Amino acid sequence: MLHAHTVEQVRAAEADLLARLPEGALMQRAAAGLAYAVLDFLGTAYGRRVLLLVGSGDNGGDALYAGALLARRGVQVEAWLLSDAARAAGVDALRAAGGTVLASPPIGQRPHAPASEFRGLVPNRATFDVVVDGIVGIGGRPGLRPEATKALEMLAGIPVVAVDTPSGVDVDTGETDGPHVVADLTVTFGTHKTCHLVDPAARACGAVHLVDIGLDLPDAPVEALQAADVAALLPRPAADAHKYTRGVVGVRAGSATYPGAAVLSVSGAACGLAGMVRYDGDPAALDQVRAAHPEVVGPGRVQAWVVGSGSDAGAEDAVRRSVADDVPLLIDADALAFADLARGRATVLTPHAGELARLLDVERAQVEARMLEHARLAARRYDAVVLLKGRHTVVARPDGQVRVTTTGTPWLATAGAGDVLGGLVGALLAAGLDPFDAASAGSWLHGAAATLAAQDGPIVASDVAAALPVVLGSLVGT
Ligand SMILES: NC(=O)C1=CN([C@@H]2O[C@H](COP(=O)(O)OP(=O)(O)OC[C@H]3O[C@@H](n4cnc5c(N)ncnc54)[C@H](OP(=O)(O)O)[C@@H]3O)[C@@H](O)[C@H]2O)[C@@H](O)CC1
Ligand SMILES: Nc1ncnc2c1ncn2[C@@H]1O[C@H](COP(=O)(O)OP(=O)(O)O)[C@@H](O)[C@H]1O
Ligand SMILES: [K+]
Repeated sequence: MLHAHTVEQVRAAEADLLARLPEGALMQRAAAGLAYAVLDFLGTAYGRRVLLLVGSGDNGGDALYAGALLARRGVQVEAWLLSDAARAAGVDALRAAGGTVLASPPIGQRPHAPASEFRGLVPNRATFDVVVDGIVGIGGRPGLRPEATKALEMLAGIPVVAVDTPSGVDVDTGETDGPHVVADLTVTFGTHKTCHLVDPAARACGAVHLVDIGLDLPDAPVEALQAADVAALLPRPAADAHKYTRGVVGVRAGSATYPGAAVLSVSGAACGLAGMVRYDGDPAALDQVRAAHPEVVGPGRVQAWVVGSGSDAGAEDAVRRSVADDVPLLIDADALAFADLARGRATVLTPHAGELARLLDVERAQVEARMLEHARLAARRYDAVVLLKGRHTVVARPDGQVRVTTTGTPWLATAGAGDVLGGLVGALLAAGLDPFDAASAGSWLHGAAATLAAQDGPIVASDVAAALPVVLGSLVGT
């Protein structure tokens, strides 16, 4: 499991460790990890040129000490101090190692002057191989001051390695309300933070590299399943299993207008994780479902219902009939409007941002800008697990616990992909996983299958379902 802790949790763990270590030892651990990550990024030390952007706190301190290590390895390191309060001992260490400190452009006095007026103060800008963002880390307020904004404008186009977090993002929410760094690589310390997982901030991190510094941390409120976690959650048939003990998943999806949604939803449900799939949706889609999936049977008892993908006008009736059975329920698409009817049941809601916006009566842009807040709000309000779809899908439990999906590919943004996901999560519910595990593991598998399917080029939703057996096969053996 990958964990993302809050700033408060990191601060407390840091204080515990600091009390047990010699002064400066923790920052040296962080700086060493950072320096090696930058070297890795550069490929080689000699002839490389690195610019450090240094703010007033320990984030800038990390950059300076890492800069000193890089300078000793033969990298040409220059530091631009964005604050008069930059860590003096770090500046001395950098100078002692052969690094240099650039004269700070007087941006602070003329914050509205165009960046071009300060360009002369950063000689041979274009020859920097990397900019190290040590402006702010977990102590930063969201947004950037004009000095930092201008510096980044002047250095646009040069790869950026962010120290701990891309400066300017909101570390604990993953929101990006103001100007912020967009990094190619983020090197973080001790544990991940929410901004490394939750969009839009996660998009600004680039690749994320974690450096262990020995923090002793409590449970994290935000986490991300890894392959081994999903493998451990996957249901496996007992030796004496029969199809009913493995769980039966029922699908009420599709309509005369959208028969394909029934086929796709069933294709996710028929991934092999449940013992049987029943189709009890619009008869208009029945022939297509049967042709695509001869193993699917008709109405009867189930251990979980999947309701709503492409259900059109039949959505309300499908929810009412499903709620009448006291089994877990997945509610998608048109059926989300009737999610109230399932309150108090083991329920997974699977909205995309537009659907969640409608449910909460807010703008779609608000949901996209604050995914964590809105997924948690809906989970609390509906007393259900809410799976908010996106590049990094957010799965929230009513108590606020969150899992973020980090598998997937932008090729997955294709019509019907959500229908496959609904069926897949339904199969996991029928097999006995609790709604939070079913939703988060299903989302992980869905992303992994899409990535596999897209190896050879563009995909459509049925390719995702077709790739599921290979992904599952690679996990069940582990
Ligand atoms: N915790 C750990 O386990 C470890 C932590 N470590 C490192 O310490 C980092 C945290 O350091 P930190 O606490 O000194 O805060 P940090 O983020 O450098 O700067 C905050 C200062 O910046 C300012 N400022 C605020 N907002 C701003 C803005 N938008 N734009 C510009 N400036 C802004 C504000 O000061 P002001 O200028 O307002 O006086 C504020 O006080 C952490 O991310 C990691 O890198 C590692 O060394 C070892 C293990
Ligand atoms: N940029 C992206 N990168 C990766 N996955 C994405 C991206 N955009 C959307 N997705 C995923 O694609 C799927 C789209 O589902 P959905 O919006 O319900 O489409 P549909 O209703 O057509 O089935 C979801 O699983 C979502 O998480
Ligand atoms: K930073």
